[in-house]
Amino acid sequence: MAKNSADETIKVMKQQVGIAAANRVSSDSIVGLGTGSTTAYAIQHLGDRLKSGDLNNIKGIPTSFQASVLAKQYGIPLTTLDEVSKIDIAIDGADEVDPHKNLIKGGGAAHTREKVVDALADQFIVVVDQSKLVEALGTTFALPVEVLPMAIAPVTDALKKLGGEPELRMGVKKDGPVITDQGNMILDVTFEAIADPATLESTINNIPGVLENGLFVGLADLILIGEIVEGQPCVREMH
Ligand SMILES: O=C[C@H](O)[C@H](O)[C@H](O)COP(=O)(O)O
Repeated sequence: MAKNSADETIKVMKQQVGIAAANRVSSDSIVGLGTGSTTAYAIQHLGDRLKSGDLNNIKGIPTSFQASVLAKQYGIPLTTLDEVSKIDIAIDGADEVDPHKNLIKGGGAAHTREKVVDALADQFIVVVDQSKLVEALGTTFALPVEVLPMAIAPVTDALKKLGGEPELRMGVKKDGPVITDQGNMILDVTFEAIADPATLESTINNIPGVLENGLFVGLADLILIGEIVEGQPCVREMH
């Protein structure tokens, strides 16, 4: 498939799942708004539903600066975790999804806030295109780890001792490292297939200086997968 046509196909799949997820949101609910190109379609469709009157009285909790900008652009009122004690539904993307619905997230460096919001939601829906499905986490995507800037050197050493190959994420159209919404840095850590995601998640988070890593284990309730079947875009559910 030519590159432009492949990009267009992925865009259509992302759009389909984003819309399907936004259609599952009910009026009078608090909605976690994830980060990334797939969730952006969900946020846009939530805004469309509010505008048309199909949906009323929702409030969003953004997981990033990007989500907050999009929510404002599409007319979704926002709130914070200081104002509300629970989240009804969260919609978020992922970089890898394994057959047990465990995830790697953080391709957009937003996984720390995403984990706070997604973990609090009564229902956490993940939106991905079919290219994100893997047999084992870590096989196609390096694991993002958010680190305090002053701890980059010791955390790098500790991650190497765990068998990883950490690389400082560098900015695009900006010299130097990516700085997260919280003012920290990201180490992208290549592991061979991750055999025990739950143990690795807590082991990494126990390294002093680590804020959060992108392993989301046992959090997702439903994965919506955008696929092309016989030339037609469709959405498959993984429960
Ligand atoms: O930090 C970013 C997030 O975890 C995203 O949800 C993830 O990277 C997937 O993004 P996209 O839908 O753009 O592939």
